[in-house]
Amino acid sequence: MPSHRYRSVHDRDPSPVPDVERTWPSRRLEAPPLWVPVDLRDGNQALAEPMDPGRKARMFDLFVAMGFKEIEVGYPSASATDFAFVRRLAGTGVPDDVTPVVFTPARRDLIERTFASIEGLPRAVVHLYTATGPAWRDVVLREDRDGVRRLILDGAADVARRAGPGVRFEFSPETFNLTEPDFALEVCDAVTDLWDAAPDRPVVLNLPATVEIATPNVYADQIEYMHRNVARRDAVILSVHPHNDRGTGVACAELAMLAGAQRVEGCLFGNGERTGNVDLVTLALNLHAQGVDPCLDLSDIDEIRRTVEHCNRLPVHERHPYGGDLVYTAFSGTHQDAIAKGMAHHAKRAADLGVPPERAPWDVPYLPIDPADVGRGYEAVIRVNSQSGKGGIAYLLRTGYGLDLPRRLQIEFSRVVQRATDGSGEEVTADQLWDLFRAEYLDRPGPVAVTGWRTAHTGPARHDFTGTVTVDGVTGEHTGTGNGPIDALTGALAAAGVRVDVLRFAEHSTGAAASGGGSPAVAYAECRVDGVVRWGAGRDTSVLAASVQAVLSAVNRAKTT
Ligand SMILES: CC(=O)SCCNC(=O)CCNC(=O)[C@H](O)C(C)(C)COP(=O)(O)OP(=O)(O)OC[C@H]1O[C@@H](n2cnc3c(N)ncnc32)[C@H](O)[C@@H]1OP(=O)(O)O
Ligand SMILES: CC(C)C(=O)C(=O)O
Repeated sequence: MPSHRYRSVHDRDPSPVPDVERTWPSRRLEAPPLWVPVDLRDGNQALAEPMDPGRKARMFDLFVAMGFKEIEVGYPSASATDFAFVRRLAGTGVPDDVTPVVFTPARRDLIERTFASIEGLPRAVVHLYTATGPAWRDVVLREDRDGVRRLILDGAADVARRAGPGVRFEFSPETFNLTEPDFALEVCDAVTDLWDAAPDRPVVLNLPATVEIATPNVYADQIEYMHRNVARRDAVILSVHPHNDRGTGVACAELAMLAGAQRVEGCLFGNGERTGNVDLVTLALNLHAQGVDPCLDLSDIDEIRRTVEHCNRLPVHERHPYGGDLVYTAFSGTHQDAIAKGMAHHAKRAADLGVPPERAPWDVPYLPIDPADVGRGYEAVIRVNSQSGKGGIAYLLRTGYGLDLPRRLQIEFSRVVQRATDGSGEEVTADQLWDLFRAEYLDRPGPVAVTGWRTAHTGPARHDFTGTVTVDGVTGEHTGTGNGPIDALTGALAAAGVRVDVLRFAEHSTGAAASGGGSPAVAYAECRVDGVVRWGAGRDTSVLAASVQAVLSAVNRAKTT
């Protein structure tokens, strides 16, 4: 790799890395920032097919429903669609607690157009931007520092001149993270001075990592430098706008909040230029997972995702934090085992505390948040394939079919499942597991059958079992006696020539989880049959019938596998 072509941000001249006595590493996040979705502007400008008015409106409505209070609605001077959308908002009105933000470069004609778009809106933020980094100054704008400062201040003056009541101001030194700290400070202070920022009419200073070029600690230092040194600090809302070129946009935003940022601009699920803007969903749910209310409604994440996918015409990846299809799913055996145990422990703890499970403290291994918090069910938390173990298989049969397999049966059945999945290499659903279980244990044909049976309680701890027993095609009526009906059944089988020891036995009701009418019981029996040990299972509305079937299932499996 020709890595020698690139320089560490620390070696750049001029350097964008400030000298700051940092305090952010020892802080913690305790409150959400002011969130500002920029999907309708920064996200939109990164789409092959920018949103039409219908998709824009749908996304705006989603933001309002989620509880965003400041929403960047477009770049009105960029296109007729963006302009028309802002006019439409001015016509229909926006909720009283929502402020639209419009974006403009520092060019008089485009500023004029921007103000024309917001006429009639009771509130708006006009967001002015100009790049300040050395390469942009030299190559793109072809101005020195003074020239760029002049460009910015001319634009800021145009904005101030046009602004009526209800208009607040935002300034972004685009490429802030590449700009010399003293120059960033100089232009920001000049702008807040020109706009006469005051605590009752604060100015947003938005400090973008336009192209992410350094580890997140560098960005945090840059933000802390501004936080500590910017003039009129109490009249400034310090905002960040991280992109994600290095894949650390979320980390940059979080460290920047520790360093003094009060406001975060980003996009839902991280759409945006190149590798995207910082993902607001991840940021908000990261706070939630640390016990901090993000003050956004993310309780139906799939609906949010569907809307975002529809508006952007881009899919959200299956592994996307919090919102991807697979992010609450474990395929691997030991994870499944831990989740199954954790879920059982969670249910018990909720019961002990006397609260519903969704209100009990969450501590389930491998699931950083309760999927129910974002409207996900528990069906998908465990999915079974060749990487899975007994725990996951047992979990699916328990949650899907009410079966509570004894541990040793779980081990035995998981081998059956492994054989099936190793053969196909494919996932096995709960329904397919149930079919496998039925075929292996419940509907198992074999050489031994007992029909027309009856039991009698003939004395204290004494039971008789009588039935027509068929073994390898030979049929006869046999009776056995024992201390219970199952013990008596083994006596009848012995009389027919089949020696059976019941080693372990368990039974339970399947409750409402079972399909069909009634509430069938399931019985499990581990038996030694002529020296071969196998499990069997039976299912019937009668506990005794289920028990007899379980023993016969073990017998037939022992004789055929
Ligand atoms: C980091 C960001 O996301 S910034 C936002 C980027 N978003 C967009 O560009 C989407 C919308 N943009 C557009 O529709 C168009 O670019 C317009 C309407 C704004 C301008 O269009 P045009 O006049 O055709 O200019 P063009 O698109 O080529 O932009 C380049 C010009 O803008 C200048 N420019 C760039 N940024 C700024 C700025 N913040 N303020 C003033 N001028 C700027 C460049 O120096 C260049 O000027 P030059 O032609 O004299 O060399
Ligand atoms: C100008 C700002 C807000 C921006 O979009 C960026 O730098 O990415």
